[in-house]
Amino acid sequence: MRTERGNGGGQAARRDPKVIVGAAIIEDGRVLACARSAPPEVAGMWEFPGGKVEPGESETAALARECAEELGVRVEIGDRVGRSVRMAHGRSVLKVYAARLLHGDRPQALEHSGMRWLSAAELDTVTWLPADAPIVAVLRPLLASADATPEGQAPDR
Ligand SMILES: Nc1nc2c([nH]c(=O)n2[C@H]2C[C@H](O)[C@@H](COP(=O)(O)OP(=O)(O)OP(=O)(O)O)O2)c(=O)[nH]1
Repeated sequence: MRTERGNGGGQAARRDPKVIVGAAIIEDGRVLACARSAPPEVAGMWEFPGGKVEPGESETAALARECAEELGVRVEIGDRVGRSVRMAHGRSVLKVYAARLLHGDRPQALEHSGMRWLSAAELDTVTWLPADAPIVAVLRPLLASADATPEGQAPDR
């Protein structure tokens, strides 16, 4: 099929946009946001950890690789969050997936200049890369509902 899916078949169709994957790592009603350290035009802006899908790599494998490289963690990849966002005049597309940390791994900012766990109410306290805006909008109610669970609340005693 001549579609833009590129979800792991192994061959990048010539005209397909480059796929950038991002991980919305969620824990206790908060999502992990990371501050870019480069390039200068976007340094200090916030994003979901992730990066380019390499030729022949599935989107989920790319996310697992990027989370290991950037954060030193193992993750389980879940559902897509939001829609595919076209970037760079259509030459690339951003796809974000929900993810959760495995085996008690704790993220470290190995390539980013900062990291924050943001609740729904805190999502707007950082400046996201512009392409992330529609994803963040979809994430907000997801986090808000997760935050309302007993696990999302601080213990009382
Ligand atoms: N990882 C990530 N990249 C994003 C997001 N939003 C967004 O516009 N981008 C853009 C920034 C970059 O132009 C591009 C990702 O490229 P990158 O340089 O981080 O990819 P990479 O880790 O594979 O890096 P490299 O191979 O070029 O070193 O996508 C997001 O939420 N997460």
